[in-house]
Amino acid sequence: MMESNGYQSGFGNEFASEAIAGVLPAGQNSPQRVAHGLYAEQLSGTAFTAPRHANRRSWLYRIRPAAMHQPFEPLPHAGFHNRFDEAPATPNQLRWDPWPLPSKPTDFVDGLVTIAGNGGPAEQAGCGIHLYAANRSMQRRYFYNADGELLIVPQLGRLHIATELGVLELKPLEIAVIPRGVRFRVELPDAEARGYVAENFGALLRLPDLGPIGANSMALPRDFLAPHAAYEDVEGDFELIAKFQGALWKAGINHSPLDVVAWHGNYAPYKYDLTHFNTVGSISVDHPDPSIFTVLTSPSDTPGTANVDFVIFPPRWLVAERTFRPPYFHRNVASEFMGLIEGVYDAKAGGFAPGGASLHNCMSGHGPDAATFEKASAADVGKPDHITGTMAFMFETRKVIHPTRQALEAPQLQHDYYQCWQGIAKHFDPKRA
Ligand SMILES: O=C(O)Cc1cc(O)ccc1O
Ligand SMILES: [Fe+2]
Repeated sequence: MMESNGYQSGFGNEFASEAIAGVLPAGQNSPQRVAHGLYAEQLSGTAFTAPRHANRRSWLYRIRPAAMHQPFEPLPHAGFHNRFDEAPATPNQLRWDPWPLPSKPTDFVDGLVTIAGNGGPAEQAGCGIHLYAANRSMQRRYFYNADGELLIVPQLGRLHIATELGVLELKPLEIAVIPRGVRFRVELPDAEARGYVAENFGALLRLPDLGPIGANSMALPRDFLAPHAAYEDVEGDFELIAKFQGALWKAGINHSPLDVVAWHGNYAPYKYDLTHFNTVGSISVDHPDPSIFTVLTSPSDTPGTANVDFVIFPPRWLVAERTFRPPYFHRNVASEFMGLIEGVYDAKAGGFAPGGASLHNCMSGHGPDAATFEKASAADVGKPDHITGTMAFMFETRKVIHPTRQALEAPQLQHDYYQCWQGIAKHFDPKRA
């Protein structure tokens, strides 16, 4: 397996990693006695009988089986849930200022707040859209999500994510995916951390097909990095938190569940550096549809119609001639939730700040604000334009995205967002060329 700075490289590869050499059994998965008195355990991320190309599972060789913990009991959490029916979904364009950083000690799980979503874990379709804002490491507690995989998009501060399968170090402009079921603890190397999370209830995220683009470009499989095995052999008084059917549960556990000494398989956490994205765009006329910026996609049962796409708007050259270069005015059958990691988004002159968010639901008209339209209409498109220092992204879903009550009632909601299009001038003149 190719190594890359302490990670194993490749998207969905059959990885193999040992923190102690010789633990992985040869020629079988479940020997009568595993080396060093470890337990063998399978973690299945797809149905046992999923077609081979889509089948994902890993074998874990661990100090104690995952079954060993006290009974779960409900753990109340006011902000993090999957109640997407609390408020009517709105056709209004919505935008939020950045979420505030916490003033009280708050870890990654405490600091999750659900902004919007669709579908749910019972349906096994749709996604939850959450923000996190934290100022301390998870202490003596571990978390797993039985409802879906978590796509984590840091906007501020680094995350040290210790998982059953090893450690992912993450910083803004990188993303991580923690598979459904994988137990982990988030530590904060910096004083504060903030970012976005998509909780995918549907088919596992995968690389999009490339079609006529060919065998390369967009996100390259070898840029996806999985951790090496790393284990904790620690006993004590710990808490295991599960997210199960939209709610949190907690159980006592007398040891660290991050006790996997070796593992092999293709179901593992991974990270990806968004600055590696090989952006493809127009070198003739007109702004292409943003599907060319898709990093990962969760397909639905309808070909070409994603459950959720993760799309980025990275730095790039704009060279298209005799054309309006920024994102066009449009209405979309899909629904678009956007966030901004850094810089300025090229469709908006102001109001969309790093750490903020916007939501444009099915068929709601949107596009450049008035200032952006006027500037781009008068721009010299005979020369290239370099878009730098920016990274916006979109969670685009086939189902309407329902904002939660707490998102609609938050002081961050910009009640005047619609105003950014009210200054659009009427230029129509039948006599004008
Ligand atoms: O609405 C948005 O800003 C996202 C978007 C960007 C783009 O370049 C084309 C279409 C689209 O929905
Ligand atoms: Fe859009």
